[in-house]
Amino acid sequence: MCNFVFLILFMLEKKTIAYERAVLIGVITKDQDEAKSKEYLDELEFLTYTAGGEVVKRFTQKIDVPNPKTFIGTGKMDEVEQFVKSNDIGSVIFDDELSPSQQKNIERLLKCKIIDRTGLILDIFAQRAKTSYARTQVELAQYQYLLPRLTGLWTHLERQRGGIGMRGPGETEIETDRRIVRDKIALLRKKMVTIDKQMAVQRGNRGALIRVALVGYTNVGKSTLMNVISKSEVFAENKLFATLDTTVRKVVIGNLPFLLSDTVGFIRKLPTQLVDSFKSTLDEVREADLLLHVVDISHPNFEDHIASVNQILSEIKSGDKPTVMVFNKIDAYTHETIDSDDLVTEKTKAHYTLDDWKKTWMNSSAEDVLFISALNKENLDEFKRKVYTVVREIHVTRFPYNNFLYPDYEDLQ
Ligand SMILES: Nc1nc2c(ncn2[C@@H]2O[C@H](COP(=O)(O)OP(=O)(O)OP(=O)(O)O)[C@@H](O)[C@H]2O)c(=O)[nH]1
Ligand SMILES: [Mg+2]
Repeated sequence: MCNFVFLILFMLEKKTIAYERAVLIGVITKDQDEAKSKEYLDELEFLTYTAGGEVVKRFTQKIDVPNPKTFIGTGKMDEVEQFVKSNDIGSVIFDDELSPSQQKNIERLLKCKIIDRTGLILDIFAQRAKTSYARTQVELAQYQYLLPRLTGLWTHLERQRGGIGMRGPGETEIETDRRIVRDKIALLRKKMVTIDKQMAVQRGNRGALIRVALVGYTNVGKSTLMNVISKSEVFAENKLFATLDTTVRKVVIGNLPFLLSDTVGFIRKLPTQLVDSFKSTLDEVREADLLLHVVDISHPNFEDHIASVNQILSEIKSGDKPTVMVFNKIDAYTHETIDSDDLVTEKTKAHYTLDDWKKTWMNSSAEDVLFISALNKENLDEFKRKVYTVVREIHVTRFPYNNFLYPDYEDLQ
């Protein structure tokens, strides 16, 4: 095995990544106005922070078609280059996915680490994967991401060596590297098949209990809610992707037992490699009887988050499951106000109170809707009543002879 592959293996093994000083790059396009671009960069900054980096500066460019070679235009790239050189920048992080050749070209120009959104998310997953099961899933996704990028990286090294006379052997070595990575992918896939089978057996062993899954954007409070409801201790913190493994707990509301699972959070443009390799984790969602879609209503982009989650749910063929929308963090919800003598400012969603929101699509929504604070334990009784009622409905449809066992929630006490 040549040194280069060792280097890659080393990179994949490493658990902490020293980004430290980073620069972000985003674009403004026809479909992505300045405000949207800012929102996306805010999220990218949070991702960078989660990965252990500090954002020193953001660059944005108005561009409709990305430059095929360097993604952003030459002039903007010069600006970035100057800044990177004079400010000791370790990595430049792009909000969009770069092609392998763009990544290579930019790396040559800026001579620092170039990371795109997918790469950044993969790094966070790698840092956070605790169990060997989660690590296998992440490693598979990383190798899949790496495979098309091997040529570029190799050419880059070759250049450093001077290159003359290296072409023949160089190309052979690329092929060798590719084969090694492909073999590794094949091996990890096999390992995943075994794991998938084990997980399926485990899920099968859980018997006739109704399965409820907490789903939602990352950092919305799924694990916090799980802890409150099941009195278990699931790791929750104010960083993205705190949870990578699924935790399943038996929960009893009233006298009605069911299984509640807490699982990986979703994000806009979740790398497809991750959706594929997290199949087994996502199977928990796929096989659930009921979804509790948790939303952080205090986040200014919560409607976008809902759309991203719904898109991923339909990608994993779970878009039409019975769902309860759980709007969490009502304690942290704030809105702008318009003074009574202000006749100019138009009322927008930023001015909505919670009551205003309740009158919008949330009211007409076909699904059930709840407003809670998992942190302050507000409206948890309503949450329990709703979940009890919906789970009971599924239960008695499935096991009609058990009907008499479960009275109305109000009659339980
Ligand atoms: N203000 C407020 N904060 C909350 C509430 N619920 C959770 N949080 C906070 O939100 C952050 C994220 O909570 P988690 O429970 O880890 O969120 P998660 O959805 O499991 O996140 P991932 O596992 O990363 O997808 C933590 O800092 C929680 O303390 C709430 O009702 N109000
Ligand atoms: Mg969590």
